Amino acid sequence: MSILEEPSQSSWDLQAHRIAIPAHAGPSQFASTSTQQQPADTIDDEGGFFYLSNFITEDEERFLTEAILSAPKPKWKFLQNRRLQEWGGQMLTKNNTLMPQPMPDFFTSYPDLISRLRSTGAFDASKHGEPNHCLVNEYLAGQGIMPHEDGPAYFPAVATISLGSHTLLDVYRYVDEDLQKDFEERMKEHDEKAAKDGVASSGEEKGAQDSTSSKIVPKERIEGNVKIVRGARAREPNPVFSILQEPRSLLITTGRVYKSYLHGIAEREVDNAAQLVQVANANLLDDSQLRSMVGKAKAKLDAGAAETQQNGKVEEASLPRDTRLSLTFRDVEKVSKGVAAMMAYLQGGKK
Ligand SMILES: O=C(O)CCC(=O)C(=O)O
Ligand SMILES: [Fe+2]
Repeated sequence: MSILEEPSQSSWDLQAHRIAIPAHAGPSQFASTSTQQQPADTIDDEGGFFYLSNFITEDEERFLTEAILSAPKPKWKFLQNRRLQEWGGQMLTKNNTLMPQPMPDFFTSYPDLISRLRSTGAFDASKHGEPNHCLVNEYLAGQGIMPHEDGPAYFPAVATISLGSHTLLDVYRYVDEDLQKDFEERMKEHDEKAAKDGVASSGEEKGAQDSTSSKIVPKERIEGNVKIVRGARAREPNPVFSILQEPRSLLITTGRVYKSYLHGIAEREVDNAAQLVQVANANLLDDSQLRSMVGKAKAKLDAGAAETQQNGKVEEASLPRDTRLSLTFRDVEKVSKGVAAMMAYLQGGKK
């Protein structure tokens, strides 16, 4: 049944790999608008999260890891808390355009990841019908990525292959629409009043003023434990669910859910029961030990905290993270065909 047994499989039944979004975690109606460059109705597909374990073999995992780690040093970009590589070309964030370069053999030939990804059908409706860009992130144990939404440069389909270690991708929702609207409303009143009084609205108002007792509305404000920032949509503080990604697995996110949620990876070295109860894809995991660990964590939660405390000793699940490489494939819609792209192409490898 798996791709390992049928590598020439020409299409996938993605629906069989759909992650059921927990009932309490439905997408907020307040989906992305501020960052949207295309009208929401061009994405007619509700989409979803799809989890495919063992998308690649252990040999392929080793081969890819070796190929990535032996890339020339300048290929790495160092961020504050992780490093990354870009393949398929460089993204110009200013105009969301890809300066293309050919994909490396280790994505097109062995393993033939691009055609395998094409065969999932996730990119059928995208401009090029397959991914043309891959971001490789390396996370050491304890490293992560802040909750975020991927930008508008990409067709709403993301395919991430994990190498080396499991991780939990935490999924967050935006805050309630009314809360944000109320805040924006008061911001507007504040601006109008400031303009009338001839006081320039400065960026120095950041702070913890109590907006109900002060006439000055700060640029950001805490509601409960939700931080609302002017001009940005606020998110709920805790993930609504998490997706456990095993090594060699593929996670696909498509359609409207791509824009309805944020995602991030907490900076944790070990995942324990408190986090594992949040896992929404336990039924799709390959590793039976992992499945049972998640199952036990959930059963414990169902049994109630009081009962578990009675036992005195709580048997804690503990799943240490190791170094993980993630390969995030996307289709960048705008690809430069100009002289600059040619230069980037010619200089490929010398960056
Ligand atoms: O490493 C991952 O699995 C997620 C990466 C990610 O969210 C991103 O690069 O936008
Ligand atoms: Fe992302």
